[in-house]
Amino acid sequence: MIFCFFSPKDFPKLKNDAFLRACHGQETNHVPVWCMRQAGRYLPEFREFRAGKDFFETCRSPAACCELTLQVPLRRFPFDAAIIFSDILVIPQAMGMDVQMVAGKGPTFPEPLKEPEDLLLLQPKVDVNKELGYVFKAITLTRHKLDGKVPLIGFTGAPWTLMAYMIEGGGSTTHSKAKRWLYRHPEASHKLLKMLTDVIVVYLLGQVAAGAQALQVFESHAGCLGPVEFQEFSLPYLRDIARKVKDQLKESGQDVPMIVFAKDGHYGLEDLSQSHYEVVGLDWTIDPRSARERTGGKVSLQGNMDPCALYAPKERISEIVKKMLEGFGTRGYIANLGHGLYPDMDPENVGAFVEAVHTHSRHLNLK
Ligand SMILES: O=C(O)CCc1c2[nH]c(c1CC(=O)O)Cc1[nH]c(c(CC(=O)O)c1CCC(=O)O)Cc1[nH]c(c(CC(=O)O)c1CCC(=O)O)Cc1[nH]c(c(CCC(=O)O)c1CC(=O)O)C2
Repeated sequence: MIFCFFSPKDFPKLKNDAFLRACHGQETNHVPVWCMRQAGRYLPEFREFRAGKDFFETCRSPAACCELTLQVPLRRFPFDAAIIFSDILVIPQAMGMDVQMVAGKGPTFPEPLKEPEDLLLLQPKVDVNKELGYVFKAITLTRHKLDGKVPLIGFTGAPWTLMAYMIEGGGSTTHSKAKRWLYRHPEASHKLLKMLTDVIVVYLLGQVAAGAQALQVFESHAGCLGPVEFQEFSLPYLRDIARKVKDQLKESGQDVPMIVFAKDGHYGLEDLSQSHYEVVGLDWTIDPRSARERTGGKVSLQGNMDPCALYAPKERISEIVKKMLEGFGTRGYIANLGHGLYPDMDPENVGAFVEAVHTHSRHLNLK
């Protein structure tokens, strides 16, 4: 098999370190940019490659993940980082749950968790290397194939977001089944969140050992929690993950920046900026200047153009980007959208977004 020839050693030298420098708040010539879901259905070559293949089968093929990850940064746009092609729902699968990607419906769990007793159905001790080794192989292969062009980001879902999927059994507008657990079964909720945290820590460390150069934690369902529930059921686990991953990495002398993205969690911005992450990712509901003020220069920021702004004409995209850059400033900043790209977006406008970030930030840096 193709990946057998690649080891997580002797990786090609990194040529563009703007993203990593920005994560650490260091100066860069231009503001680095990447997009959540940059390898995705908005690209005709992605749709062609994925046609007729099962989504999770694709995720389990290191060669396919490598191809999908590289299609974008290498061949289309001058993105400053690549993110490994995978999904947050590989963790519930590794814990023993069946998850299917149903066309037109999205992720579906045929047997979601219903009551606390169902926790007994989950694997009590997950062998992460065995269950998720395919992600590690994909990362190693992709890092080699990237040839040092840009850094490779690994990622995971955060405990609360994964818990919500495992109980809802799929997407939801209210998340009322999962929130019912928080109010009715707080102990079982903490038990599940702790189980997820333990797997996530080993999973992220495995991604770094395999070659990931930065890590993003997606708390995509922060928005359905209020500040009180966020403090109890999300934030402690986000902190735990960063602390444990960093402690382990420090022991082996490694420094890998971590990004926390709590979508719609603006009420938690101050806390998130003091949670051991180098970067806080923002959705588009936060004003750049107020995000800077509220995080007090403690972290780098990432985001946050409304993905729907990509429906605007290119000149308008350029204006929006310029304002966004002026608001955030060019230091300690990584440009991105406030959430992932939608399937009906025009790749040309994504190109215009990337170009606008590079051009305007170079000008602003000269001022
Ligand atoms: O309901 C939703 O909004 C998404 C649910 C959904 C997930 N995987 C999914 C789907 C179906 C779909 O996108 O249509 C299924 C999924 N995951 C992915 C794709 C590719 C695409 O969007 O076109 C797809 C579409 C399926 C297909 O190609 O057939 C890949 C994926 N998942 C993910 C990422 C990481 C990233 O966003 O950059 C990435 C991209 C990595 C890359 O660019 O290489 C992470 C992910 N998956 C998922 C979530 C939770 C989202 C939420 O619930 O708000 C999240 C985190 C997030 O986006 O906030 C779950």
